[in-house]
Amino acid sequence: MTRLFEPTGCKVDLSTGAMANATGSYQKRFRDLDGLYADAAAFEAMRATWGERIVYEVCEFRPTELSGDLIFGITSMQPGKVGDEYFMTRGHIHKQADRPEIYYGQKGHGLMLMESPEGEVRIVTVDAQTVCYVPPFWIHRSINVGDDELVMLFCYPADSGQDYEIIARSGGMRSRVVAGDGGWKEVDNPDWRPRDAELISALYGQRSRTVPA
Ligand SMILES: O=P(O)(O)OC[C@H]1O[C@H](O)[C@H](O)[C@@H](O)[C@@H]1O
Ligand SMILES: [Fe+2]
Repeated sequence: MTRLFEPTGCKVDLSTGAMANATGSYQKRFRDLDGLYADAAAFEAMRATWGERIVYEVCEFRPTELSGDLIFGITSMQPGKVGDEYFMTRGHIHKQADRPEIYYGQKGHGLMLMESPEGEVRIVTVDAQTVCYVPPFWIHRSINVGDDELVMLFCYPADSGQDYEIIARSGGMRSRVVAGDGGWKEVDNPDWRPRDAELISALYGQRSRTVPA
């Protein structure tokens, strides 16, 4: 008999963001996130109290990394700000840039900040019971704009991979999300630099879709 991957159920604990039967997890502590935020002085001032604390945690189920398979898991992020900028993930584009992703809000108030290779920006709210579709080719980063922990399920093709350098090379994402009057607001990142035509076409050149007959 062909030995298939064993079907698996993964119970999620919303209070901790832990997922049963996870195959892996990682934590990003405050000190790991140096350089992510606009206000370097505010970051340094928080380092003494926040340095070792976990800002976000990813708990995942990764059956294989073969095309056609899926990786899924839970991201949970603490509430907080560095200066006026909300806590966020590092953000990435998929190494196979044409691979999409789905997020499903479980708890809290989040945003998905997305940027196309040419620098178009989109923001989708990810509250509890909101599904967010990140289409192929969009750089994506999640942001906790609430006062509570943000907990989201994610799911993406197992052969996607992550490229984190794309954001650093452009001087950050084009927009930042900061506290505004009674909520969040999007502001321009003055350090952002457009990607050159060569990089843009290399990204789009990765499209590997087979068109059904
Ligand atoms: O990988 P980061 O940008 O730090 O974000 C943390 C995690 O966010 C989401 O949950 C993605 O699906 C994960 O692939 C990612 O690892
Ligand atoms: Fe992703």
